[in-house]
Amino acid sequence: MSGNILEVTGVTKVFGGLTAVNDVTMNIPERSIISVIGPNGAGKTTFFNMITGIYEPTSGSIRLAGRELVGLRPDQVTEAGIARTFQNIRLFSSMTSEENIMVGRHSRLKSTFVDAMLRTKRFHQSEQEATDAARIMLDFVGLGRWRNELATNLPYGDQRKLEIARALATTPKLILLDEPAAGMNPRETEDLKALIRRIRDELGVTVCLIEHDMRLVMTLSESITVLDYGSKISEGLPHQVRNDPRVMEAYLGRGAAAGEYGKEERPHV
Ligand SMILES: Nc1ncnc2c1ncn2[C@@H]1O[C@H](COP(=O)(O)OP(=O)(O)OP(=O)(O)O)[C@@H](O)[C@H]1O
Repeated sequence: MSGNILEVTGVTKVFGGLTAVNDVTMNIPERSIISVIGPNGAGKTTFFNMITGIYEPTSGSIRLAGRELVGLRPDQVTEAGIARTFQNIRLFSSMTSEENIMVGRHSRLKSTFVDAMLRTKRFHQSEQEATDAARIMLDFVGLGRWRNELATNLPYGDQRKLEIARALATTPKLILLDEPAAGMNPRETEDLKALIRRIRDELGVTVCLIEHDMRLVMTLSESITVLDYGSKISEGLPHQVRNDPRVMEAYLGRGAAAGEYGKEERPHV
């Protein structure tokens, strides 16, 4: 074993004439917290979409614990052990918090459609397991009291946590968070930071995030990979990346504020 949960090697995605991701290689060590950053349109979401099977890479390899993922459908990637959240909240607003999580656990249910129709013992067991798992995950993210509340009635920060709980309910090895702090106030962001640490420390799940909030990225990440125009331009510890002239140029060249990439003055990274 290499010690890497995910090994992305020479991955490229071309859309028509546009190379959105260009020959990117990146390894994610098991039980790490790492971030992918880069200016607007750098290819970050496309990168996540390839890892999760939404887009098939034009070329390259993506291995989870040694298993090739390229060619798998998104549900098969989930089954293999990768969960994700999206840039925009994607909850079922007419379902309760618990029901939203049970939908997320669908890929782990062992009962079949026939079981469901016939209301077999296996179906009831699966349902019970899903309910139990949903409750455990709701408690884990601190939303136990919102169990029977419609998702749409939850405060914004809690909706984001609910999405994370739904992803965790698929019992992933690796969770990809696409801009988890977007739209959060500073207190919610601090809560999120603590939650992400607990996901790694208590559940042993590896975390990879795309994030624009540089304060969060710099204080949380053990390693940062920087994309610009689809290519990897820098990688390393937060202080190395922060001081890398190529990274400064990528941001500052686009009229961003100098120095600290704080939240208030941050560029749309
Ligand atoms: N389905 C698609 N078809 C064509 N072009 C696409 C598609 N998806 C993304 N792109 C293009 O690929 C490039 C990278 O986009 P992507 O969304 O991956 O960047 P990003 O780094 O996530 O940006 P942001 O920070 O704004 O979310 C952009 O130029 C975008 O317009």
